[in-house]
Amino acid sequence: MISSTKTDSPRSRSNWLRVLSRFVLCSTLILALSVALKTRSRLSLLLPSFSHHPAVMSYQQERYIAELAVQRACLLTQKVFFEKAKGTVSKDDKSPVTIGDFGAQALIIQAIRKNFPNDEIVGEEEASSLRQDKDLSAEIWRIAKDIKLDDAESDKVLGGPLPSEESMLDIIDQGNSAGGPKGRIWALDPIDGTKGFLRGGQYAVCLGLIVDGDVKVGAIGTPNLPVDDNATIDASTGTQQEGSSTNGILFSAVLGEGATSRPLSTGTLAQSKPISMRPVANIADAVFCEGVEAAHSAQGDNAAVASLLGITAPSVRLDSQAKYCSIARGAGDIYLRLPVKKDYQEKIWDHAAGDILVREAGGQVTDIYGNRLDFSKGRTLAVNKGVVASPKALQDQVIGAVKTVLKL
Ligand SMILES: Nc1ncnc2c1ncn2[C@@H]1O[C@H](COP(=O)(O)OS(=O)(=O)O)[C@@H](OP(=O)(O)O)[C@H]1O
Ligand SMILES: [Mg+2]
Ligand SMILES: [Mg+2]
Ligand SMILES: [Mg+2]
Repeated sequence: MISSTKTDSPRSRSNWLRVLSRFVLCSTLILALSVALKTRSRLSLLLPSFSHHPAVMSYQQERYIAELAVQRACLLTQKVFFEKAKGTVSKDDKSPVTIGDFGAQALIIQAIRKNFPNDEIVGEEEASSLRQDKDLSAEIWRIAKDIKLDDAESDKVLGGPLPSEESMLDIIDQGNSAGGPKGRIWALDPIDGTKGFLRGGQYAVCLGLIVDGDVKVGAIGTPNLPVDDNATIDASTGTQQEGSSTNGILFSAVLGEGATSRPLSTGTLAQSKPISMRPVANIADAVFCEGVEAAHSAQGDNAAVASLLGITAPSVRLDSQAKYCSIARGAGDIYLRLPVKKDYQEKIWDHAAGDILVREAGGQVTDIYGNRLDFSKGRTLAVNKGVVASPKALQDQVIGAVKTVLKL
C-alpha cells in the first residue's frame, strides 16, 4: 500500500527546505551583525579615534579627556603658585609666561597625544626659550614630573607622568599647528590671564576642540573662581587659598549638549550640573563682565556702551576666560572686549573654549560687527575684531550700542 501523506510529498519537502534555509540565513545574519557590533564597541574602546566618524560621534570621549587634562593641569598651576616657584620670562610681545604656562601646556598636550594621536594642537607656548634657559627648564620639570590626578586610573588614561625633561620640551613644541579650516584641531591656552595668575587673581586653563573650523568641545578650569555661582567676585581681591574647597570650578560644553560645571577639587563627572545664562528682562539691569588690562579692551568705550543701554551696575572685572565662565553661569551678563589696537588679532586659544561654553549656556558670541567668531583662519581670529557676548535675546541691542559708540 502506498501511504502518502501531504508532508512526504516532494512539494511539501521543498517547502520545508525553503523555511529551513531562510532560518539558517536569518541566524547567520543576526550572528554576523552581533559580531560586527561587538567588534566595533571593542575597537572604539581600544582606539578612541574610531569613534571620530561623524555618524557615531557625540564628543563624549573628547569632553572626558579635555576635563581630566584641564583638571590635572590646574593641579600644576596651583602648585606653581603656592610653592612660589619663580621663573617668569618675557615674550617678544612683552607679555609674561611662567613655569605654570609651560608645565600646563606639556601635561595637556601629553593627554591629547595619548588619546587622539592624529589631532593637531594650536598651543600658545613654545619651548625655544627653555632650550636656552636650562635652569628654567629644570624647574618646570621638577614640578611637572610629580603632578598626577588623585584617581590613578584617570591619571593612566592621560598617559601617566611625563617621560623626561627633554621629551617635555618636545611635547610643549607639539602645540605648533598652524590651525585652519580642515580637520580636528585643539586650541590650548595653558594659562589664560597670566597676569591675573601672577597677581593671585583670576586665570583659566582653557582647551577647545575645533573640527573643520567649528568649535565642538570646550573645557575651562578656573582654580580661583568661587564654587558658589552667586558669590561676589572682583579681580582686585586676591582669591588664591591653598587647599580651598570654596574656590575652583571646572566648566565644559559640547556642541548641542549644553554647558556644565563642577567643583575642580573634588568633582567627578557625576557631580556636573547644567549651567545657563541669567534671563535678563530689562537690559538696563544687566551687568558687564570686563577685562582688567586697559591695553586689551577699550574701557572708555565699554562705559559709553553701558550708558547707552541704561546700565548703571558696576562692571565685574576679571582676567582671562573666567569672564566667559562667569556670564555662562549667570554671574554677570555681558562680556565686552572692544578693540584698543587696530591691528591686534585675537588668538583662537583665548576664545575657543569660552565661545562654546557661552553659546551652550544660551548666549551668543560675536565680534563687534555681530559676526560669529571664525576659528577656521589659522592661529588667530583674523577676520574678527573684538568680542561681544550676551544672552541671545540681548545680543542685537548690545551690538547696536557697540556700533553706535564705535561709529561702525
Ligand atoms: N592688545 C591686546 N588686546 C587683546 N588681547 C591681548 C592683547 N595683548 C595680549 N592679549 C591677550 O589677552 C589675554 C588675556 O586676556 P584677559 O581677558 O585676561 O585680559 S584682560 O582681562 O583684559 O586683562 C592674553 O592671554 P594670556 O597670554 O594667555 O594671558 C593675551 O593673549
Ligand atoms: Mg600669554
Ligand atoms: Mg590667553
Ligand atoms: Mg596664556
